[in-house]
Amino acid sequence: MTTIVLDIEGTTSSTESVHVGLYAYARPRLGPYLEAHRDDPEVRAVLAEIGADGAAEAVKVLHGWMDGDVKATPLKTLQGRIWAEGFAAGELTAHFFADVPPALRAWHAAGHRLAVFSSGSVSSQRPWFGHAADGDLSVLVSGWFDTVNAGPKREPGSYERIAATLGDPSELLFLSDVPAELDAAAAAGWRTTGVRRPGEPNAAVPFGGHPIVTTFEEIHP
Ligand SMILES: CSCCC(=O)C(=O)COP(=O)(O)O
Ligand SMILES: [Mg+2]
Repeated sequence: MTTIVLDIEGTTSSTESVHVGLYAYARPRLGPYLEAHRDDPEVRAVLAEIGADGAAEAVKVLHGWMDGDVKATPLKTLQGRIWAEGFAAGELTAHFFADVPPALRAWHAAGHRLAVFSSGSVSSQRPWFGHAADGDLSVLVSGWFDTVNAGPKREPGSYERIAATLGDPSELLFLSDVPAELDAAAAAGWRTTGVRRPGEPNAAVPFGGHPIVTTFEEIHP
């Protein structure tokens, strides 16, 4: 049995769906959200982590991170909370490449375990998988990891922490569109496969010695 650990943006789902769909939804809501939740301990902690002087300055920092697609944990925490509300209100939909839902269902049915490791917070991962166009994929997933509970995606230590939960690293297969993430997973003893999807930002980058696929149909765990 293999545990297949999934990156989201560029791997299960298009970068456009995250940036145009989710980022555009969060952007105008960050300021009002900070104002409305100014007494919430997690929001206060996020503001302290950003180190900005007040909500307006924090929003400038957050928008700058979004412009550069910086996967900063305070941003991901706030985005995740806003997106979770958007999904609950029926205002957001998730995108998965067409090959993904059938592959996840087949792997799960064959007895493989599925987990997610994304820079997007767990609070956004769950509704994203829960709102696939053809049904709830979250029921197939038994492990959810982000930069808070595992750590940065380009550091081997994060994959070691995940393996401490999921088990033998040689039975963990990480799928990602980012070579540096695959390098970190391999350094922690994981199996890896690079996902090079035509039209995605990393479609032409070198993947070093990692096996490469263009769709999940080519993966046989
Ligand atoms: C639905 S999860 C939100 C996606 C996101 O915010 C993100 O940064 C995805 O990055 P990934 O690590 O999955 O490439
Ligand atoms: Mg990615």
